[in-house]
Amino acid sequence: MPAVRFTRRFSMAHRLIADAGSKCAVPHGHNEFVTVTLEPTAEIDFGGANYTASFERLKARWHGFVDRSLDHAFQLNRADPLLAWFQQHEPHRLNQVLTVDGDPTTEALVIALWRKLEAILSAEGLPFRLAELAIEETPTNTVLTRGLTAAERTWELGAWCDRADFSINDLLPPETWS
Ligand SMILES: Nc1nc2c(c(=O)[nH]1)N=C([C@H](O)[C@H](O)COP(=O)(O)OP(=O)(O)OP(=O)(O)O)CN2
Repeated sequence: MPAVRFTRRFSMAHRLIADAGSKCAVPHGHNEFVTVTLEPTAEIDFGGANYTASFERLKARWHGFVDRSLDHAFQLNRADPLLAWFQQHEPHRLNQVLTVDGDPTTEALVIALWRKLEAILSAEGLPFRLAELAIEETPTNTVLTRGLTAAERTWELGAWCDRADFSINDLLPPETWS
């Protein structure tokens, strides 16, 4: 069955602190692209609309999440001391701080976004399965996956990534998630 593929652009900043000597330990940003490939699990409406779901319906919540939550978010290791700085001095910006267990590498984000999009597909009742998710971090670096291992699925990366809402961390109360 024909698959569909969507790309969305977002800007982000992060820093990687596990290797203290890395140039990436200093906050820096990228303009990234996230591309997802969705395969229908139901036939198209032959002779009618001739699709399983419209592009608009398929993209609405996912691209809403990318635009509202991912774009211009600062991605941090949840053990990063910069997080305490934001909590103390600029708590009103915590909705723009994405946190993960360990460093916010592109690999971690690919796994987190796979889980988020699966949650969205399920919550929206969309008859599609996620076949591939790729993040182009820079014009020369792309990370992608075509599925998650059991360890990647159960990794306590952040409860936010298994919810079909707009949250990107587990620091804020439920009333801010939608
Ligand atoms: N496995 C990973 N390694 C690195 C990641 C990552 O997400 N996963 N991220 C970074 C940094 O974000 C860094 O900004 C990108 O590093 P680099 O490849 O050096 O980027 P360049 O644009 O300079 O790449 P060139 O192709 O050499 O121009 C580091 N490592």
